[in-house]
Amino acid sequence: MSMEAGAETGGETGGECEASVDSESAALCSQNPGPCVSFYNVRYCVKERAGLFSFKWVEKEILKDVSGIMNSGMNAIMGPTGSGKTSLLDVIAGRKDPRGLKSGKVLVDNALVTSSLRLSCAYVVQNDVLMGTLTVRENLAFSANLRLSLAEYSSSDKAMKVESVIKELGLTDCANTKIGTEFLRGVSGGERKRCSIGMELITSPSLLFLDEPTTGLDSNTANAIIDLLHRLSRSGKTIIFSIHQPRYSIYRQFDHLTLMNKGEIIYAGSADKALTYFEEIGYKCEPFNNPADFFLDITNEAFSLQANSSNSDKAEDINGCELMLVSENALAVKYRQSPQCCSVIQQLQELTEGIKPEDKPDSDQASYPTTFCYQLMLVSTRTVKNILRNPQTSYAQLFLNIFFGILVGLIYYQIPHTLPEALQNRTGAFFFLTINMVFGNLSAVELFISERVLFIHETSSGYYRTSAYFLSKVFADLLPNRILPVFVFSAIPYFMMALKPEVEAFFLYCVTMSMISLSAVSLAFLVSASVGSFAMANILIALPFVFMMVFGGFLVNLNSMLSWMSWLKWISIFRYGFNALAINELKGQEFTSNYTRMTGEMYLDNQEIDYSTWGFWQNQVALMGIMCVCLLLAYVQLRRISRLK
Ligand SMILES: Nc1ncnc2c1ncn2[C@@H]1O[C@H](COP(=O)(O)OP(=O)(O)OP(=O)(O)O)[C@@H](O)[C@H]1O
Repeated sequence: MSMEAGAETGGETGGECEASVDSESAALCSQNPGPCVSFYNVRYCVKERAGLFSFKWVEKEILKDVSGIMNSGMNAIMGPTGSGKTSLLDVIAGRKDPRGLKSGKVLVDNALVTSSLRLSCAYVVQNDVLMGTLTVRENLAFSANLRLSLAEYSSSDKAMKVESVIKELGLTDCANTKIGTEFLRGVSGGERKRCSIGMELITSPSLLFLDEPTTGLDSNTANAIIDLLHRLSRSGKTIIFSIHQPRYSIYRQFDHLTLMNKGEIIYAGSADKALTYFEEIGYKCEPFNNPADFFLDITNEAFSLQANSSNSDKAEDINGCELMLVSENALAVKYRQSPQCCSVIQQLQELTEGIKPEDKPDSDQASYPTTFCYQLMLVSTRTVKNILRNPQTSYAQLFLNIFFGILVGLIYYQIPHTLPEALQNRTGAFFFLTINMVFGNLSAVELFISERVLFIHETSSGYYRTSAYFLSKVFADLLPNRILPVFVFSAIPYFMMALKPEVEAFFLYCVTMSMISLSAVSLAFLVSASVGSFAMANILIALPFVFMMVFGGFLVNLNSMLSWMSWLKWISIFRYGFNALAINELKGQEFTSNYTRMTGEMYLDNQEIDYSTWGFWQNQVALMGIMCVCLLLAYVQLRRISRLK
């Protein structure tokens, strides 16, 4: 946001500064102003099901024709719960689904908000989203490295920027402390919130949005956070935040107050003139009462008055402003009739003179400040660090594989070449190994679910491309959690079971086991990228695995199946894996009993398994195909995750 533009707006909206900002803020407007955010006639609706089992959707209006102007300084949006504070903040910040916006426009410095403009402002979400295994400094450095352009900032510039943010936010003492996870005690709630704000301040935004920055913090910490925001606002930033019920020491730091009730504005203007306004319309705040508590009380009182009032829906003309009162909200009606509202509407009319209702912002694609390879490197480094500092899953995976490897080896210990054990035990072992390989990878469903919120926040804030995140997660998970344990698991039983003692056979056996593992993992990734909860993911992954197992060719003879069902064998990881393992082991072997002699080929013929060279490799190709399709679909699903609320 350019300073020139801000200064220009300061000039154009000079009336607003006079009308609604106290003397300190007025000085601020003229010295070093942040951008001016204005919005007018904003109507926002969400769709809800008409009933629990209904297919009909009804529209619920959550913002009812709201308009306002917010200038440089501290702009608070207050109101009781469910009044629409967060919705208004999100609409202004462009974080809400634009399909719900039925009318109205949001302007920053008199211009419609574009994607790149939206990325240049900062948004701090209510529940801090930070990587818990990284320290405060590492988190800030991650933000700096990805969000500051390589062309403009050298590595030392970025490091200096991180240090200056740490100093500015008073995070020096905890800079090397980990943020903390559910299993790891980390920094305090206030430090966490300051770190979240720091992640955004790295880009030196002049416009900062915060969703309930004090929620969940004790009163002193909340005070410290608001002090910090107040200090930042004095350095020429427009700070817009929603807040529920602040104490007085917090309230008095607000420059501009927007009070919401039931999706409508009941007051917008200078925070220190709010009490006078309510006194004028008949609501007097008792001495020593906190204004914030008083405002919440009167919204509740207004509800009870409103229940008895029958004539609140009228059209009136006050001070030359035509107002259509379609509201049932008595305080909102009063506000619309007030000189404050008329003044805002007049200023908005001037500001939006050149803008037609059909005008849309340029649909420019916001560009990333860093390259794909650089993003891939940084996100992969973070993922590896996260795995190393939180290695429980990797250890569990490795130990489970060693345990099951030894167990399978003991169950099928030294399989003889005499019939019937030779064939029964070998085929049984291969099926058991395939089951272990597939179901042992169920933990892969957590890959994208556990970081879903972080991923949504970071991609919507322009940290990295979805592809960079996807590839970094896939590679960082595959090597330590899927490929290494597979080799351990494969090697142990191979020698214990006394399978074909040939290097080539062992190598092809390991390749097959890896392909089974990778295709099962890819299916788990697809499920993980498609749903948001573990419970749902577990159901969705167990179902195809069980079906694939039934159609694997071991539990049921596929040739005797109903023809309309038998096609399922073509998508069975179990069938391809089992066939490849059987061909690799049985081809070229001879098994005998007292009276008979049987070759491996005879058995494979009997099972209608093609044991030619292509017959073996077509199973690998099919497993590779399943893997590629699932990974591709997982990436598409990740791209489809909505970044909007
Ligand atoms: N996606 C949605 N679907 C259905 N209703 C919604 C949706 N988003 C918001 N609402 C409804 O809109 C109203 C305003 O919600 P919003 O979250 O903006 O309120 P709020 O003032 O921020 O509340 P709180 O202080 O409790 O967070 C609420 O009644 C809420 O239930």
